[in-house]
Amino acid sequence: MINVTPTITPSESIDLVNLPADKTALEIKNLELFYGSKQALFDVNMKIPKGQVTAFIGPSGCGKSTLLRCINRMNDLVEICHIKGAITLHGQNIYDKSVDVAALRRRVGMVFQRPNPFPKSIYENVVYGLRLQGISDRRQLDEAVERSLRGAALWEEVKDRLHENAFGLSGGQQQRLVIARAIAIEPEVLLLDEPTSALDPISTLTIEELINELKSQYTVVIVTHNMQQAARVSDQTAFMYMGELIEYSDTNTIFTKPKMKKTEDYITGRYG
Ligand SMILES: Nc1ncnc2c1ncn2[C@@H]1O[C@H](COP(=O)(O)OP(=O)(O)OP(=O)(O)O)[C@@H](O)[C@H]1O
Repeated sequence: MINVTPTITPSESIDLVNLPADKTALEIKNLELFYGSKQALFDVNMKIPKGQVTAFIGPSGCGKSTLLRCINRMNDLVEICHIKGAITLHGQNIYDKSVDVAALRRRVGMVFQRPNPFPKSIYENVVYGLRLQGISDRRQLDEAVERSLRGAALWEEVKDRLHENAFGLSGGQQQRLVIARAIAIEPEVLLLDEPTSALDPISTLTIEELINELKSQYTVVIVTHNMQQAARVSDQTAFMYMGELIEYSDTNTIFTKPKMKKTEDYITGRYG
């Protein structure tokens, strides 16, 4: 087994199969996904607990990002993609015809691998989503900027340069700014797609500590290539292989006593 030294105290083990509705943020039911005729996800079923960090791990091409993108319907943007099954967010099927996808994406924020601030000031980056909602009251925006930057552990570093261009920030600061932009509109769920893969080790550690703080307010789902990172930051871990969810359990169990041979082979570095 790999040497796991969590910097973060994991939550106690919970029964993910019988998770009660009031503790469930997301439920993925019989999810199948196709890119044209190629099937990329096979009958995925899982409940993602509220207020915790859930990691998706597995070798390259196993479908981690595809599954993550299903949670805020980013795959709608891929023309050849079609989906069967359901995902419920706090009980509501997000694939229901009545769902407003823009409203869904306000409830489910997303942060990508490479920091992608807009070519605007730090301040305007944070309030971007609020302005889209028609909010222009200066005091309300100022409050949101401070709250979000504090929430993203960036306030102290930028409070005296809020009106400077965001491109002047380091990569790690830019990624925290993007997280601030995502949390400014107070989503229920935050999706992080390899959020530290373009960052140096110190910035990575800062983001990992931030993820631990974010879960007090948000449900966090993270895709990571880095097993140590999954072990450090997540409460639950889902191991995927060739489009199937092979094993899903509390992180400690996955990394120290996995039930499935494929999981064990992966975490001990036999493939991936
Ligand atoms: N837009 C797309 N069009 C066609 N096929 C796609 C598309 N996006 C992903 N795929 C395919 O779906 C499968 C799963 O890809 P996905 O990116 O979800 O895997 P991953 O586990 O996140 O991989 P990685 O760790 O390398 O990012 C792969 O075979 C990939 O080639």
